[in-house]
Amino acid sequence: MLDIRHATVRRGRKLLLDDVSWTVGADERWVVLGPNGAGKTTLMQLAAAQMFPTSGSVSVLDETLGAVDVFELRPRIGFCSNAVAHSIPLRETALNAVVTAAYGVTGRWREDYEKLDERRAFDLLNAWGVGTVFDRPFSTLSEGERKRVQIARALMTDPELLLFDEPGAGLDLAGRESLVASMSELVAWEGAPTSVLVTHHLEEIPPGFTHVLLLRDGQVISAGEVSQTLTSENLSTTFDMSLELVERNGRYSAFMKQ
Ligand SMILES: Nc1ncnc2c1ncn2[C@@H]1O[C@H](COP(=O)(O)OP(=O)(O)OP(=O)(O)O)[C@@H](O)[C@H]1O
Repeated sequence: MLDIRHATVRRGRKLLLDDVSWTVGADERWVVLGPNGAGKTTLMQLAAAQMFPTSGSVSVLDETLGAVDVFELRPRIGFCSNAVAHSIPLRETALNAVVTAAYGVTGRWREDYEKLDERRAFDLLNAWGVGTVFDRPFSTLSEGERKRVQIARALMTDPELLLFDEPGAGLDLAGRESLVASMSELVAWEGAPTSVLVTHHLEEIPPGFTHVLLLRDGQVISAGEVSQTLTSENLSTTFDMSLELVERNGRYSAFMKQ
């Protein structure tokens, strides 16, 4: 689903990603963990075909960036990120924030949407518990409601690859727990798209995610199955602090070693 080889992203003198190689298989659900500025969002922009690497190669859904029309590729990728949310016009309704994904845009203009598209958008809002706010401007929604609308939007085109960039950011405890449960349910479904979740917080890893990529300073510290990769030692290296990993019923947390 994703095959990144020796990818480097450079802006001026800053190296945002430094020789990153990463392969994601169809049945895998990945968590990307790393401190602020590690390069997680940059990596998601490559995976979402929103950015090209400075060097190296990126293949998404068997298409190589640079050799494919990204406008045809992007609808096959569900991308839930702050950047997408910020581009939704202030007065656009929650329903339109979702339905416009069918056209790869964020604001409704003169496109003619099929009733079927609107029905699907409405059903997705309902499925994610925000059906009642369908006619409210996106900008007036609470952070938790916005996150759920964004996920509904990411699912609108029935994508083959789903990318969530910090969907739990800004949520209160109950909001986070309920989002984690919903995401766990989503990836447990047999026909679920391949999913990648970016987070800073181990508590936000939904049960059912199978692999972890740890990123620091634009470099991969470790990548592989959760059971082998998510360790106190790897976390300590990634976050540059002596950390102890705690696991309970498929959920994770970490604390500074006393
Ligand atoms: N256009 C740019 N020019 C220079 N530096 C940039 C540019 N875009 C991003 N950066 C820097 O690249 C680094 C990686 O950014 P990125 O947003 O990918 O990190 P992140 O891991 O998602 O961080 P966070 O967890 O804080 O969201 C950061 O230090 C950021 O300041």
